[in-house]
Amino acid sequence: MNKKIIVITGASGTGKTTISKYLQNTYHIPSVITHTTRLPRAGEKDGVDYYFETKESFLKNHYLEKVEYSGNWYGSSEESLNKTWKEYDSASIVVDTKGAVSYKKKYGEKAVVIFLEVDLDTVTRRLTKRGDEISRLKARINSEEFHRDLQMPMELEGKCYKIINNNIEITKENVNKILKKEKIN
Ligand SMILES: Nc1ncnc2c1ncn2[C@@H]1O[C@H](COP(=O)(O)OP(=O)(O)OP(=O)(O)O)[C@@H](O)[C@H]1O
Ligand SMILES: Nc1nc2c(ncn2[C@@H]2O[C@H](COP(=O)(O)O)[C@@H](O)[C@H]2O)c(=O)[nH]1
Repeated sequence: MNKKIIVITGASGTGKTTISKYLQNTYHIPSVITHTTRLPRAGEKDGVDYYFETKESFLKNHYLEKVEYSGNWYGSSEESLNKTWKEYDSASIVVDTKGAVSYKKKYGEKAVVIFLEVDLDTVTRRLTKRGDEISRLKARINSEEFHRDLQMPMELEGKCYKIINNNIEITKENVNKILKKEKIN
């Protein structure tokens, strides 16, 4: 079977979730829900945006990969992806760049990685406008992970698509082209 996982990566606020929702709404490509110990943002729902966990419950699950990002844990499981692949040929997942490297290593050609790039000032403005709690936002913007993810990791060079997400309509057109090239949908 020609199963694909579209791995959407890049720094916080570069538009990963926006693109995964576009894939869901336009192409009916579901997003694999991941687990986190961070608190829900306004409007986020357990089992829809994330499986929200305590530190104790997070540690009880089995993960394909897990990372610490700006003071919280995040992880994704092989079981969730396999469950989605039983029903659909393609799925998407939103992860940091460390997670994206793990998916590329594990799934090779099956993993279509899209790295979203936005400059620091623009991404800071977008996160502020999104309404993230100001002290958490400051900590995130100062975190090592956030700055690391502004650049494509060396391990993904030549192995992933890069989209500069300045204009959402142009970004969507670029996503359409990638899906066509990869024969997804
Ligand atoms: N091209 C764009 N132009 C302007 N605003 C955008 C664009 N793309 C996304 N946004 C907005 O930027 C904010 C951050 O986008 P989104 O939540 O999708 O980012 P993310 O990468 O998933 O962030 P995080 O990793 O923190 O969850 C949202 O308010 C979204 O509507
Ligand atoms: N490697 C993984 N990264 C993940 C996972 N789930 C989410 N993420 C990434 O974490 C940061 C922060 O997310 P936020 O929702 O608090 O803004 C962001 O880059 C996500 O893409 C995961 O399971 N593994």
